Amino acid sequence: MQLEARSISKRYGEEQWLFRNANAALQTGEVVGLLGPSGCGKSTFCRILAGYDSSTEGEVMLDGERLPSKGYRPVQLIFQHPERAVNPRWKAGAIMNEGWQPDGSMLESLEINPEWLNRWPSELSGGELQRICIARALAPHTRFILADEMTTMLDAITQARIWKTVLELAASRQMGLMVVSHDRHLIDRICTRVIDFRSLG
Ligand SMILES: Nc1ncnc2c1ncn2[C@@H]1O[C@H](COP(=O)(O)OP(=O)(O)OP(=O)(O)O)[C@@H](O)[C@H]1O
Repeated sequence: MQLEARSISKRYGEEQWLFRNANAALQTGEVVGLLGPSGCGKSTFCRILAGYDSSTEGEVMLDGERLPSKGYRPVQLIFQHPERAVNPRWKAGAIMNEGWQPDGSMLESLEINPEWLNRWPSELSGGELQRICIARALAPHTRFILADEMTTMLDAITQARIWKTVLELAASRQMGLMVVSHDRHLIDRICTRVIDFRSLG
């Protein structure tokens, strides 16, 4: 399966173009790093690829078709601010189980304490809530994960464990992964290909 950005351009309102004619293709089974300076538009590009934001020009195609507008999203975005990605009126368990029910071993490998599931998002730390969001995104129908500074808020040891779990699952299910990070060391260690965002246009 292929996720493709076809000549994507974005401009907010009447401001200058943020980027123009960005072309990129990500295959299932690939782990691709996306690098670029702060503010160049990487998060915006990911939101468009996942269907959370619209492009000003161009199209996102999943195996040649438009992204589905209803139902579970096959392209899941995990970004650095989990508190902005959840409904504050839902408890963590309801948030995590929105699309599927991760089993006990998945919770263990993501280091999720089952006690957290009965708490409100405001009663969890940023790193705890982020792991709930990661579990939510790993549903069996997910084909691509866009990880936008996904583990920035976790300590180094937890970060390494979470990446191990996500990478193993991505490999076993042949998901495609796009990793956005300023951590060049992380990108070099886990990615099979690296894209400089500024070279996409
Ligand atoms: N809703 C919005 N309205 C207007 N401008 C926006 C909006 N969202 C983002 N921007 C601007 O678009 C630019 C790109 O933001 P974006 O978050 O995509 O960059 P980024 O490359 O991911 O940055 P970073 O590496 O710092 O996370 C920034 O200058 C930001 O201020």
